[in-house]
Parts: sequence; C-alpha cells; structure tokens
Amino acid sequence: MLTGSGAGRGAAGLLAAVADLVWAAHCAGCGAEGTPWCRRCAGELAGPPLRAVLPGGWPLLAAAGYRGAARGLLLAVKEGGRSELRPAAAEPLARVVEVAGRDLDGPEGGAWELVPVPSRWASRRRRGGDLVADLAARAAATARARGAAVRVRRGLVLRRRVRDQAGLDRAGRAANLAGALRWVGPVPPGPCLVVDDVVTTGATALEAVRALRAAGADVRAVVALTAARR
Ligand SMILES: O=P(O)(O)OC[C@H]1O[C@H](OP(=O)(O)OP(=O)(O)O)[C@H](O)[C@@H]1O
Repeated sequence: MLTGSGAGRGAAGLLAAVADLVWAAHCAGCGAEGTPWCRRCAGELAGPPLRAVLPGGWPLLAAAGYRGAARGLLLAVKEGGRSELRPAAAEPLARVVEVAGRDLDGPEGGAWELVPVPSRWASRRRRGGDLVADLAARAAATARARGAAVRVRRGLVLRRRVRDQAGLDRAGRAANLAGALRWVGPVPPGPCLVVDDVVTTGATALEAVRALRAAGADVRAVVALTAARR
C-alpha cells in the first residue's frame, strides 16, 4: 500500500519523467521545439577551436566558450542526464582533437594519446560512469573513423577526495586539485592530449599535466569541449 509520502514521491517521479520527455523534444542549446539539438546550435560549436595558453605555457584548444549553446549542451549532458546528447558533445571534441593533432608535432607513426581527467567519485556514481572518459572515447572513435591516429589512455586516478570545483575561487580550485592525481599503469608511449569537458581556471587540466609528466609522459596540450573565462 502506498503511504501518503510514497504517493507524493510517485507523483513527483511521474512529473519528472514527463518533464524529461518534454525537454528531450527541445534543443538543449536554444530550447527550439522538435529536436534535442538543432543545427544552428551545432553550428556554434563547428567553427575553428578557441585557443589559449594555460599557466606553464600549455596550449589549450576548445570547441567553444562556455556560454550559449555549448553551455546548454554540456549542462544537459552533465546535470540533466541527457545521455542521448553525448554524441553531439563528442563530435566537436573530435574536431578539436583533429585540429590539435594537425597543429602540433605529430606522433610519427604512432598515435595521439587522449588522456581524460578522471571525474570525482560522487560524479561518477551520479552519472553512472565517468563522463569525460566517455566523451573522450566517443571523440576518439569519431576521429579515427575520419583517419586520425588517436586512442584513449585511462590511467589518471584520484589519490584523495576532492571537492566539486564549482563554488570555489581560483585559489580554492588550485588547492583542491594540487597533487590530487597520479598515473597508474604503463606510461603512454605517444604524445598526450589531456581531455577535460570544461576548462575554467585550468587547475584540473594542469594537475593532470603534472601527474602525467611526473610519470614520464610526453604531454603536448589540453583539449576541451568548452573553455570558460575566470
Ligand atoms: O579548470 P577548473 O577550474 O579546474 O574547472 C574545470 C573542472 O571543473 C569541473 O569539474 P567539477 O569539479 O565541477 O566536477 P563535476 O564535473 O564532477 O561536476 C569540470 O568537469 C572540470 O574538470
């Protein structure tokens, strides 16, 4: 028998499911009806990558700034549980990887190593897996299908608990990630591209660069779906 609160949860769950269905029929970027991701919004992520230089001189390439359609897409995938949009997020990431591979000194017969930053344990639990690793795998498959020599290497692990970067200032973000990652397993033999979904201060990506280099890897750049100003 349903209790009063159980019935309430059931109704709320039903409403949430209906809301999901309704939103799935709207573009994650602009809210246009009839498609989960419209052509115009996809076009916003199809231009030349944004380029920046992170502290330490590490090149950063991102498909788009963290605003508008790109922000809507990433939030829908990360916080809205819209896993059907992951291919839409992986496509621009694949193009960034392809451009980085062409711009930087190539792997000379080998392959570019895409190294995703690991998600926090709580985020992995909430999303049913590691989102950045999934986007990297999808992007690598797309880039390979178009002829790029690229593979994913997962070996970065968290060695202690870290907080969500959201809500922390620049110094807090750096302190939160400082020394938090290490590499386990064989060192990637080829040149590495660190992959993140969004680079804000760069604290997460730079900690990944540090941990990879400490293991002896040849890191060349950071690639991301979006880059936020901070
Ligand atoms: O460049 P930074 O200033 O380091 O910020 C970017 C990082 O912050 C976000 O992670 P967050 O800790 O919010 O975790 P989540 O993705 O698990 O929500 C994001 O996924 C990046 O990894």
